[in-house]
Amino acid sequence: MGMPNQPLSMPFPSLLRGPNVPPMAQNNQMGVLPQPGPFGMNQAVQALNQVMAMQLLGQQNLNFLASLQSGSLFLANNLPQNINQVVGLPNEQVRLQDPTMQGNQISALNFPPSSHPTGSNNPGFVGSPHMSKNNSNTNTSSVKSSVDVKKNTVGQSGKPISGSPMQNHQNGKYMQRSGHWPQVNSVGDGERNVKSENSPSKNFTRNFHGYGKRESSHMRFQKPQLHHSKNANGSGGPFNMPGRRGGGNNRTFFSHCFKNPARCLHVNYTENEIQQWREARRKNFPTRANIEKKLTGSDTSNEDADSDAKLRCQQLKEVLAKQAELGVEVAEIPPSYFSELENHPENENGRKALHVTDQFPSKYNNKRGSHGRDKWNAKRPKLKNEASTDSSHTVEKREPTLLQKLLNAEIKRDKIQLLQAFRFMTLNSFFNGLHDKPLEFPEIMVKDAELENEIGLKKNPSLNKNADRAAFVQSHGQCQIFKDSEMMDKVIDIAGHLGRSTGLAVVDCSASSETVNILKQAVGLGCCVVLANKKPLTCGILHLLQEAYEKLISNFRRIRFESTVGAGLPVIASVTRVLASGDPIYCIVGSLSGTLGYVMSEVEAGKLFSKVVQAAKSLGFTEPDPRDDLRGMDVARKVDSLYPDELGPNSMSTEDFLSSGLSSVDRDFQERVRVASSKGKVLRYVCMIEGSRCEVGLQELPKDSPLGRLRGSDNVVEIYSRCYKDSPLVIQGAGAGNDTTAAGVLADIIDLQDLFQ
Ligand SMILES: NC(=O)C1=CN([C@@H]2O[C@H](COP(=O)(O)OP(=O)(O)OC[C@H]3O[C@@H](n4cnc5c(N)ncnc54)[C@H](OP(=O)(O)O)[C@@H]3O)[C@@H](O)[C@H]2O)C=CC1
Ligand SMILES: N[C@@H](CC=O)C(=O)O
Repeated sequence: MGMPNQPLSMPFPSLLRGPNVPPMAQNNQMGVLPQPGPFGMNQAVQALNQVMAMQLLGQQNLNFLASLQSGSLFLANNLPQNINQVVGLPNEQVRLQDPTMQGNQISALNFPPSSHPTGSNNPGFVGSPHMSKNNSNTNTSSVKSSVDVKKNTVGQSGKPISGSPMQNHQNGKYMQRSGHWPQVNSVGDGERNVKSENSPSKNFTRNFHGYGKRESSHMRFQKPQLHHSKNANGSGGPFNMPGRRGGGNNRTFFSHCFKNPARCLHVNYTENEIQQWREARRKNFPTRANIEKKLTGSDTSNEDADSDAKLRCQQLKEVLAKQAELGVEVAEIPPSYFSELENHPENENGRKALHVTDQFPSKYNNKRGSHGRDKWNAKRPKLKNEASTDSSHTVEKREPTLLQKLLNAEIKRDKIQLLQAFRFMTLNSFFNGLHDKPLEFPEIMVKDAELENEIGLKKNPSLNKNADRAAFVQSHGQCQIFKDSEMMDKVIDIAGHLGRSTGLAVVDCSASSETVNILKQAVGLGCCVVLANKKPLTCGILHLLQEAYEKLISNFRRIRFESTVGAGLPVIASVTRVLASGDPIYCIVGSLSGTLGYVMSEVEAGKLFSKVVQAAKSLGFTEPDPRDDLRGMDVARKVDSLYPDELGPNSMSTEDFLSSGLSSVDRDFQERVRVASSKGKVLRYVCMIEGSRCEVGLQELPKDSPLGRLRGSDNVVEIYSRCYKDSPLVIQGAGAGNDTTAAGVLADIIDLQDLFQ
């Protein structure tokens, strides 16, 4: 078992350097002491997915907070704070409260931390296979590399890589590239101004792929902005993941959460149920006697069988309902199976027969397409009591089950205690071990009328009138719920269990770099962090919030961010695995923006640029401010912008940009598409990483090239390494959208379980 945070001992030539081994590699060799048993939380809370409100890290803004908890599950719905969600990930149950969480995309291209090298002035950028006309395989995965990767050019970070050849699309031979890349000048804020006689404003396309010169008049606003990702100290490249240094994992409180993530649901049967099942089975078992009875028609058990069938039907429905309630995927049952009961709407319990497909969402019957939906619809299904013009988008608001009603008091109590335990842990930096100073106990904001009991409101005889009661609640708005020593002991006990056996993960699906301050605190407390939001990972590169960024990535082992690139596609995981195996990566080429991919293929089909961008926004592909996508900021910092500065964020709001600004770009864009098309080409927003260089821009590519064939929001990433030299490792698929992003985030949360085994 390797030590955590220990650099891999195998030599990693070129791109993988020093301790900056990405998280998967670290996980693989992580040594975490297994800890005893799961946290024994009240069964009711586990079984009923009770919502638990908690406030972690004060009044912070975060989208969800996942609690990775051994053997239990809890979810937060209505946090009083700005933490949008609390997700509980138990051993066997996983539930995303709102899987259509808002997410966009990511770019590892932004990734090198400030301590990483600058690959400026690299004139010899290795060409893409897509540059080649000859390279027109119809199968992306079988693309032959036209990149003649020279090992000695790889990883010469900070130095020009001279003469990296690329294939000449005219003759299929390798073509020497030279000196087309613009110069990168540092500016104060750490971003790079790209200036060159070969500036992309003049000829980005030629620089990139050796294609014909692009007339800048087609995009009069085109900025000379090839992006060179900033690497400050000249060592390493974009494949050097940050962090993985210091702070070996000496914590002993992690235990085996998620021992078996493959299992998703435990169903416990009562003795009675098992007995019933056995009897029914015995009765119907095809013994000789039973068969003869059936054949001779002397079987008098038809009526029994009917009622058994009904009973089983009913039981099945209950199981399905329970599954739906627990958030697990519900089995698809042919509707005809229930038709019998549907003909008899009232069964013996007086309950209405259920339409399976109406009641239980499953991947088969969930027809919620995202096309044409507005942002709100795209994010979550509507509740029935919300105004809706589309009844197909409604879901039932669940009534509490009988069990929930019966256990209501216990559930509430558990919620309160857990809430207090979490607050207590946060207040006392519990993850860092208790210190000598007296323990602090949190104050709880009372929002729930039933909690009044807890704080003595209902027991106070002097508070008869409503006004008095309101005044009491007001004055006790912050209520000390830790009233007695028994309660305090219990909270400390719970916190201890949580500390030893549980991981808490802060999940950031915002689109703000500001969250880095919160994330820093979270990892400081021993929590984990999962990011769909890429900005906290890029703010350091831009020398913004530098200190918080450094602190965040110094706990790299506890951070996951797969969805920041290609949404749910396993891009970072693949890169990580390739590097971890000692296979040096020479070059990555791809189209990494779902929005721009979608925009390009739609304008190609004759639609207006402005309309397509609006559609991409409503489909959930764009960043909250689509200008982040259009200026390439979502793919890398400082690149080929698709709109002029006058439409920038400092000049107008996102709403104005979408409603009026965008349309002023339509004509230029149409013209550009027309010009490309007249040459049998299409426009694609391409990114290329080699060594320490990251370059991003709009390219004219052959229609039948792998990138040219991309449609919709698909991303494609081709990884060229020593092992994947001629035929790259290709990852392709939807690179934006709520579902795929949510899946990526969830996979990251689950991946963190490795830390707790
Ligand atoms: N959509 C996608 O396909 C993918 C998205 N991502 C990333 O996921 C993130 C969210 O994108 P997306 O869901 O499309 O965007 P949305 O605009 O739909 O959601 C962003 C959410 O974050 C909240 N938010 C923004 N800033 C803050 C802040 N400072 N504090 C608290 N909450 C904040 C917003 O709240 P409010 O509405 O109140 O402002 C909003 O609810 C982005 O970082 C994006 O890059 C990653 C991969 C793919
Ligand atoms: N806006 C991104 C999706 C989220 O990161 C994209 O269009 O690819």
